[in-house]
Amino acid sequence: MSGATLEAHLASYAAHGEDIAQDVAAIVQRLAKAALDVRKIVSQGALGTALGGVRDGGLNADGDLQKDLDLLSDDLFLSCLQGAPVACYASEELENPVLLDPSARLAVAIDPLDGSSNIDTNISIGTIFSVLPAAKGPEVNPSQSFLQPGNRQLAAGFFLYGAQTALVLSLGKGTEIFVFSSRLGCFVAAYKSISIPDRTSEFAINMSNYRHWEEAIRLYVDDCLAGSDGPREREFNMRWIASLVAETYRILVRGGIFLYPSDGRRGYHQGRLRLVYEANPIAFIIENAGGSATTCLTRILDLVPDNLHQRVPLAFGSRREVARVARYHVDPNMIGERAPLFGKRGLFRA
Ligand SMILES: O=P(O)(O)OC[C@H]1O[C@](O)(COP(=O)(O)O)[C@@H](O)[C@@H]1O
Ligand SMILES: [Mg+2]
Ligand SMILES: [Mg+2]
Repeated sequence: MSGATLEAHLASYAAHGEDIAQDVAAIVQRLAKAALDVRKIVSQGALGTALGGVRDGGLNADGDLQKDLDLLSDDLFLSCLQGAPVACYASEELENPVLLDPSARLAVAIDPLDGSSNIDTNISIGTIFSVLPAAKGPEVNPSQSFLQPGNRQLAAGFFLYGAQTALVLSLGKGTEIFVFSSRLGCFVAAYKSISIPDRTSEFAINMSNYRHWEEAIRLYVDDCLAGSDGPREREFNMRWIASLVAETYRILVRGGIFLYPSDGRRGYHQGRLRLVYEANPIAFIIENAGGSATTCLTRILDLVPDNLHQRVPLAFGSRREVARVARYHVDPNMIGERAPLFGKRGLFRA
């Protein structure tokens, strides 16, 4: 499908899908417009006056430091959805969802700026979004729309503000990557089809947390680090950008596995990433590209969230590798499979 514009892609989806597809398409189009405004400000970095993202603000609902740009992006996405077919809007930056049009059939959850600790360092950041059917009923409150499992998502995507400005989008059948063409002034499909290879030799994890992980994750990583001398019998490469969107983009383009597991630090018992507006949309995108996404053990998209800002351990990417991580949690043979040198002790604890 490479070469088609986002507009044409959305028009064909709206024409062939159910009648709600038109609403989904209208939302994606509005988000894409707002993302170009965010990109403009992001690209100015520290030159972007008082709103350049260099000053830190307060704390969000999850206790993370908010940057000016986190808040500004949130405002831009919320305003772009005024008048759109959206019943309610939830964001990392807002404690509670905002009610927009109660008669509309869709709900939008957003991480307005993902990877925002990277703003000042000029590393790729992005915006993640999830589109769900809005909960209906006389007693319904806006929060209920966001407490549905991710398998009910109708669409999910993210914008990447990097060397290229890109939109990764899944409308439920496949995952597409669009790159913004400054020549044409619109997003254009950049690849024929996205299909994550089953097998990989590249993992992404924040290694500085090694001592806080549970045994299963340490053993998995020990085995990757042991390379061709260990039970994997091949060399592994490692990446950590500390930007979920950038990491996901790389995995979509060339495979790999990403892990942000639970760990022993205070506040990290459920990992770092948020289920509703980070893990769920990423899992939807990844599964629609042939990969898988789990809590390191079970499927992300089957979880029923119990609150909007809930965190969740996350592993996603190449199917065989994600399945292998789960096996370290449940299969005692995974330890037996190792050469004696890599028995219980693990490389770092030898
Ligand atoms: O700094 P750490 O612990 O490595 O965490 C990095 C992770 O945190 C995040 O920045 C969290 O997202 P936010 O920036 O939206 O809070 C992810 O993009 C990234 O994968
Ligand atoms: Mg984020
Ligand atoms: Mg964020």
